[in-house]
Amino acid sequence: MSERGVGEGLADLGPARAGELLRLLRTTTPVLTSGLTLTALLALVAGAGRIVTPLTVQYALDHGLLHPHPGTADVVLRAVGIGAAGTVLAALASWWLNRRIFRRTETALAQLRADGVARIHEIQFERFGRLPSADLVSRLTSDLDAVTTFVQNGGVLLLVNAAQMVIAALLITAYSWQLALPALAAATLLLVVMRRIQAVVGRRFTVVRERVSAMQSVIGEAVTGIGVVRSTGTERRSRAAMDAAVEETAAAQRHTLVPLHTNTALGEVAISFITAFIVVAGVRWSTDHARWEPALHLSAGELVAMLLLVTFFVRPLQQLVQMLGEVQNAVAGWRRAMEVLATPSGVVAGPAARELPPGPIAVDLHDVSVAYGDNPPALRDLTIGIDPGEHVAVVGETGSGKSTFARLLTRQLAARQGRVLLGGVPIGQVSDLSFQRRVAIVPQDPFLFDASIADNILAGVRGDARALDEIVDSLGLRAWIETLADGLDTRVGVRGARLSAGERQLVALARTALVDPDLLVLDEATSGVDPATDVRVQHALGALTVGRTTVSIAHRMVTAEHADRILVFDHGQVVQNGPHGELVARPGRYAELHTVWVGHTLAGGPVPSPRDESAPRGCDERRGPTSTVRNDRSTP
Ligand SMILES: Nc1ncnc2c1ncn2[C@@H]1O[C@H](COP(=O)(O)OP(=O)(O)OP(=O)(O)O)[C@@H](O)[C@H]1O
Repeated sequence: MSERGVGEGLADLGPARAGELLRLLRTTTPVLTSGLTLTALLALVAGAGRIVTPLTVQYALDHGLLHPHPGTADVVLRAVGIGAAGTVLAALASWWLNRRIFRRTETALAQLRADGVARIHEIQFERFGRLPSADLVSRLTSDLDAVTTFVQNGGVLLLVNAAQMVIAALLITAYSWQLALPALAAATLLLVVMRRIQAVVGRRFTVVRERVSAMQSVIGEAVTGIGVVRSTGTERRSRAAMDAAVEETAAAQRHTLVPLHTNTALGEVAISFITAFIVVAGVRWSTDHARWEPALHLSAGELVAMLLLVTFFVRPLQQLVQMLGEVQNAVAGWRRAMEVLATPSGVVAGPAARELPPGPIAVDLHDVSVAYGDNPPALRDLTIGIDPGEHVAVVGETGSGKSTFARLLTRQLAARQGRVLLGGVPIGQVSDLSFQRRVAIVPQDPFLFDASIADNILAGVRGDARALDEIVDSLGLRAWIETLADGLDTRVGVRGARLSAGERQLVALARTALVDPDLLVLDEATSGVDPATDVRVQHALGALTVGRTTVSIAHRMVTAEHADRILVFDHGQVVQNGPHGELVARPGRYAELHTVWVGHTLAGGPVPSPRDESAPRGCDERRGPTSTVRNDRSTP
């Protein structure tokens, strides 16, 4: 198993050998591989039961019908009885096998889907950020559907037919090795060639599955982005992207046709040869033959049985040839789902994992740099200390690294260089459980489940109705809740679409309050908050920050003013560090931002960037941190 490039993030099972894939199959879906002996036995019985018919025909012909005698009726009756019993046995075994494999496959697929979702939740945030979510969804839905389709369309029969083919080959050999040899040689040659073609088909179906996933992604974007598409009049662009994705998928499907048709053509040639050879040579060598030809001493019954056995041998071969596409499609789908499970879990647990110390959490960064992929660092050489219980606001213009800093503290990104300590513990060593309970982020636009407000607040914690009421009251949300038709039972819609951005933040704040974290990272909403909701958000925020270390990504002056200390970010570095009163009185980036903010508040317009031409210019825009500003709490 290998890792794909930086852009991919998932394990790559493309180059994995069959042995490794089988081991994965055994460990991830034991239900599929357990009880293989019974499965094989059922396949054998089903295959053998069918093959009884040619044998009974031979018996009836040789011992009765072709040489009539007083016991002929009994012979025929016996043959019919055995033949019927074999057929019924084959039908029963086949039914049992079908049911068994179908149920097991569905159980295995359900397990794969559940484990896949669980693994997605465990994948490191950083790795996860590189994965298109539509691709992950299709790996656990349509890709695995290809396996169901294969099983429904006769995948099980393939197993019975394989057993039937082997038994038929053995019987043909037993009747006449001279006839069996060329026929088996042709079948073997076909299987060898098919194996080669199968590798090509497999690769091409992997591309098909990738294209299908990309197409779903484009369609998903066109549907979820309908508001933007309509308001910006970009329907044509959206449709062009969709047309391109559909065409690429169709092209990938077409690409599989050449090897598939080659395979079918070769299969037909080989199968026709085997059938014709056994029929013609069998009849000729048993009756009238040239001197150089082998003389077969087959009875009339044996000859008829041979001719019937040929059909039992070539029919499964034919099915195998025809099903190559579906087999490969199913394998490609299964492999893509397995890649999710084969991706390492990012969960920190076990004896090496450490707990955060009790109480508000101190944050210490030493020489930390962070980068996205191969891009230049988004944060550079940061050395910052935040005391337990301190409220620090982070300000800076767009792209200065504020959100990256928030992601770093909440383990959504890892440092490329330097050390990040929470409560003195290296952040990477903090157990997931401790992290979930003690560190929380309230993002700008929080994700809400399509459920009630109460369910959303209680998500992830075992809180009861009393705790919920306490939280609502302590954050001052009661008056707002009472304005809603169904109060706490009001459904919020998909991703909270029925609430305003500010209201979504209120729900997220209540959810976070219930978790009761000791390090709180708040990414303030930049827009969409009406004045009344804003007052509620500010009130709830004020209540929430008490007694915890808080880092607020501040987009508004008022948030920065309320903090104990302000970190001013510029080009991924902290260029100023101190309380509001001190920084605003000093020329520098913060004073610039403040002037712009105040101007905006008075004008009531959108906040211009300090880099705008209209913005006041108090210092060199491109300059890095000045020598007088150290990113250290000891020197604000
Ligand atoms: N997922 C990402 N992949 C690559 N580069 C990114 C990613 N996210 C942010 N960046 C880059 O990192 C730098 C810092 O971005 P960041 O989002 O931290 O800035 P910010 O100060 O939070 O901006 P804003 O105020 O607009 O939210 C920018 O140059 C940005 O383009």
